[in-house]
Amino acid sequence: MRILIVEDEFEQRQLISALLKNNTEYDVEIASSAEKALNALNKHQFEIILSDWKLPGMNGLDLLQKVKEHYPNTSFILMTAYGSISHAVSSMRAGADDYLAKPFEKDQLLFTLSKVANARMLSEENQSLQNQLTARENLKSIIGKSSAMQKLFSQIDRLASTDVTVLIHGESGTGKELVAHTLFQKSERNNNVYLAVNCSAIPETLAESELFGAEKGSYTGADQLKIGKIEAANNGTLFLDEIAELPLSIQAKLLRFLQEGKIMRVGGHQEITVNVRVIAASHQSLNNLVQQGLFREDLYYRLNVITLTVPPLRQRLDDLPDLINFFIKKFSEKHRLEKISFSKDVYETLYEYHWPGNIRELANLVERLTVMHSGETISKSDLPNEFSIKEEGQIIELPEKGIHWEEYERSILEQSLTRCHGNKSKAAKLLGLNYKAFLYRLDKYNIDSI
Ligand SMILES: Nc1ncnc2c1ncn2[C@@H]1O[C@H](COP(=O)(O)OP(=O)(O)OP(=O)(O)O)[C@@H](O)[C@H]1O
Repeated sequence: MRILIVEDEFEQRQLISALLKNNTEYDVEIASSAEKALNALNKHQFEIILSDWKLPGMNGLDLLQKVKEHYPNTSFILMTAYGSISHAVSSMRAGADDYLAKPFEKDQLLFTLSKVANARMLSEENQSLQNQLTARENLKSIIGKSSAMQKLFSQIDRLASTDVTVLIHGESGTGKELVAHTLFQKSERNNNVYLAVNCSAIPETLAESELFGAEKGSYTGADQLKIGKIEAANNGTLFLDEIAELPLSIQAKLLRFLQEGKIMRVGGHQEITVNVRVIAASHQSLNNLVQQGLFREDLYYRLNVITLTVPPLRQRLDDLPDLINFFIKKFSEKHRLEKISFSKDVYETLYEYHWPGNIRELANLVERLTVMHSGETISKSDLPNEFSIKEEGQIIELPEKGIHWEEYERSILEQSLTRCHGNKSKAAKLLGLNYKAFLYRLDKYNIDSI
């Protein structure tokens, strides 16, 4: 266990290190001020900090607050002068794990350290059991009897024990984040941190400091050290959702981190070595973006070592009944309402629908219906407008929020094939296209057959 002793008085430092010297459990490092301690924390991970209250510059309580903010997993023991009980009280209130009144005997020091070390071990064990339970719960909640999902699950099983970078591709709402989390939970890193970052939600100007961190004073407003997401995920797993949205300038830095395992904070002068497994996801084709010069080719190849494809809901309609039952149960429990049920024609409508928003759209629909029609049997007229089947020949109305044309065209082509059980000439007729024009479009979207 790594221990950092923060003590400004030379003799005291020597004394404490001497007391711990013969104890092989502890690997001791020393800092003579809180500022130096923070520097050391930047470079290495410590399990326990043993700090004096009275220090030149920042005092022990200030250091404790910084540690709680930036290194919440590090335990903290404060040493106070005998009689300054108020210091001990305020340090415990600020989150210290224990305190030692000076002067103390060797036994007292060892006892306090082992108490804190044991508490850490218990909480780690607890966390690990908790993770296993959540893992089991979550695994149960990934629905997927369809052959497309079964194939995906066996790929996940094969990849889970490796540290390989994985790229998850799939339309919006198909469950990419759930797949990433399952990979994490099945991996050997499942006792460590899992951090998810949505790259499309970070403003371009902040992307670098969000991911790589920033030294204090490195830019206007950086009034304290900022630990980036990559560093915070050290020894764990980082999920980079919507990776295509990452600005090109940051893509170069990400590539360097993936290749060398090193990062540099904004305004920093020293590289920090990190050990992070990366899982990335995108609903857009990174290959297409590379062709358009919007995504770095080298980063694409680095990320694309293994690609998992999560199929859209319309290609795994076999899962629809299980998913519906799962969400009916989930939302009736969440809102403490009676379960709804669906009439036969509602099922038929849901089977024919093209599900542009995939599982998320289905979950939202079931939640809305549960809240509005608790305990009832849902009929077709209870479904929102987008589910009403258009009259023959009617022009489909463009929704207010617009559509993604290519996704729409692909979906129509796939639906026509599904409806005609894979018969291409019938499917072409259904869309009012000649056979050649239909084949041309299948080829354009790389659709083989259904
Ligand atoms: N197979 C599944 N079984 C049960 N729930 C699922 C399944 N797949 C997805 N969900 C649920 O659907 C919702 C959307 O899933 P998720 O956020 O993982 O999709 P996504 O592909 O990451 O979406 P986006 O591209 O928009 O980030 C979540 O609430 C998730 O729990």
